[in-house]
Amino acid sequence: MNKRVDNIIIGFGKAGKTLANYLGNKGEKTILVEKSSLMYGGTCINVGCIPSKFLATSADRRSFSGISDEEYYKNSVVNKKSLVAKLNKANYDKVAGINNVEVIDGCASFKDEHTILIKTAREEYEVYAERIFINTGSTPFIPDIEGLKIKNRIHTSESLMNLEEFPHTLTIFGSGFIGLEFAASYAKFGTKVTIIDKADKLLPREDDDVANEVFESYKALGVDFIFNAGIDHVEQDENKVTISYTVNGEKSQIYSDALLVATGRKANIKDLNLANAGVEISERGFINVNKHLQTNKPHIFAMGDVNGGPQFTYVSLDDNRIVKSYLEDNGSYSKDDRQPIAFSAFLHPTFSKVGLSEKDALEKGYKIKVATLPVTAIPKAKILGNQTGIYKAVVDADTNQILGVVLFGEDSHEVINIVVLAIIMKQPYTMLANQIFTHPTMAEALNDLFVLIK
Ligand SMILES: Cc1cc2nc3c(=O)[nH]c(=O)nc-3n(C[C@H](O)[C@H](O)[C@H](O)COP(=O)(O)OP(=O)(O)OC[C@H]3O[C@@H](n4cnc5c(N)ncnc54)[C@H](O)[C@@H]3O)c2cc1C
Ligand SMILES: NC(=O)c1ccc[n+]([C@@H]2O[C@H](COP(=O)([O-])OP(=O)(O)OC[C@H]3O[C@@H](n4cnc5c(N)ncnc54)[C@H](O)[C@@H]3O)[C@@H](O)[C@H]2O)c1
Repeated sequence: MNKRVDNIIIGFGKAGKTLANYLGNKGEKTILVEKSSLMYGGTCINVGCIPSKFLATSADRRSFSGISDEEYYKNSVVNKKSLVAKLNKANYDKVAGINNVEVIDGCASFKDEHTILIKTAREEYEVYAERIFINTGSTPFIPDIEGLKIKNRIHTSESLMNLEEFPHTLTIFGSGFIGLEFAASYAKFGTKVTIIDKADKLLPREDDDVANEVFESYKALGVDFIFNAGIDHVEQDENKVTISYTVNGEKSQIYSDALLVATGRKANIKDLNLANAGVEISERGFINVNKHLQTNKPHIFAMGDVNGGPQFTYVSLDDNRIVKSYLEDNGSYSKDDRQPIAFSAFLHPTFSKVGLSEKDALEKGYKIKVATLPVTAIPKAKILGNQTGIYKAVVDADTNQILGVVLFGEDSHEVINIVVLAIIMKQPYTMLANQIFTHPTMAEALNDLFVLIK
């Protein structure tokens, strides 16, 4: 069977499924190919944001339950699986129900720059498309370490979230966002967590005062850290994983029930045969795109994690806006017009940031004013029962514009969006210093933070 369509979207990520809706409703014949029925809706729904935050929330509520750690954890994983199954089906139904859009279960690869080979469980066939949109996401990067194979007791974030047997001890390779989010969740479930990283300290890109606050918060949660570590080899048997590592020339071993590998994510281009279409990739292995997210082949676009931008669901969603703008009005909205992108990592407590840190601002040559506020000073934090954290603001001393803000504190994932709005509206910091906030809220502390700017 050989077919001809207007568009093929490869991968059921956030950008792809949103774009399918636009293209289909415009009357263009569109195929969306997804290689795994367990991934309708993409990483976020099935193996990323939603399940990890479901487990994090469940872990936060651990102390309200009288059942054992083992039973509580298993129930959380079972409930997570049930939520994911519902969201997966809802995502499929939504996209499969769009006029002119066909969802195909299959793995896509390029035969040439207009022809896609689709391999399903039963057959393999070619489809010719005028335009092709690559939205294949990213997958865990597994370092080349002797014995490090993802199976049984050695996990990626995806397989760990399906493990129903409670790990009493967990070692995590990597103290990035995935490592830290999972460390907090499992520590709250009652697991003894140890994080091993090759870096010499936690969050090396952040200012020291902020990174230290995160470090102390995790220590208080009972998480241990081993920095400057070279991992020599990993072994597993029926009962445990053994990790052999070296720090400053000294060899040691650590044993645990499970190991999570959270050492970054790489572009998911393995099956695509990009070379057949002549599509170029960067040295880091991500697909090169221009400001409209076109590859070096103008009719082939790459959206989401696979194009090497920040790895967040809302960035993938915004990539869809950029491509839609190109198709609709010649690209009046492009990557160059993007607002500042904030992020929230669901650490213990939530870590949210927009713009520059103090050291980044100084490196870029800004004359700056800086203020920090401990979360202990915030009444709402006392009510919430977690006074850990710090708010920090960096302001341009010449213009009074906000250059960057870090909020490490409860509910910061909501509060940071207020700061983003002030930056987009190009308001001076004094607006947040003087805004009338409701009380008692974590947001009202923006008054106290910005009033400290002198
Ligand atoms: C544990 C974890 C927690 C996270 N938490 C957050 C969070 O809280 N907030 C946030 O914003 N982001 C979070 N992220 C990041 C976020 O999930 C990703 O940035 C986002 O999902 C990427 O979406 P995408 O559109 O690039 O593609 P994806 O959603 O990754 O979709 C790509 C799809 O393409 C399919 N595919 C791949 N190759 C082929 C092929 N050859 N043929 C057919 N189909 C193919 C894959 O099966 C997959 O379904 C998290 C990620 C992880 C792993
Ligand atoms: N809340 C969120 O939005 C959220 C949550 C989780 C993940 N994500 C996305 O997923 C991406 C990937 O997260 P991640 O934590 O896997 O990657 P990361 O790049 O943030 O961190 C990887 C860590 O692993 C360490 N590392 C690398 N190789 C190592 C080795 N051989 N031995 C020991 N340590 C090693 C690095 O030093 C680093 O600290 C993030 O950048 C983020 O965009 C987002």
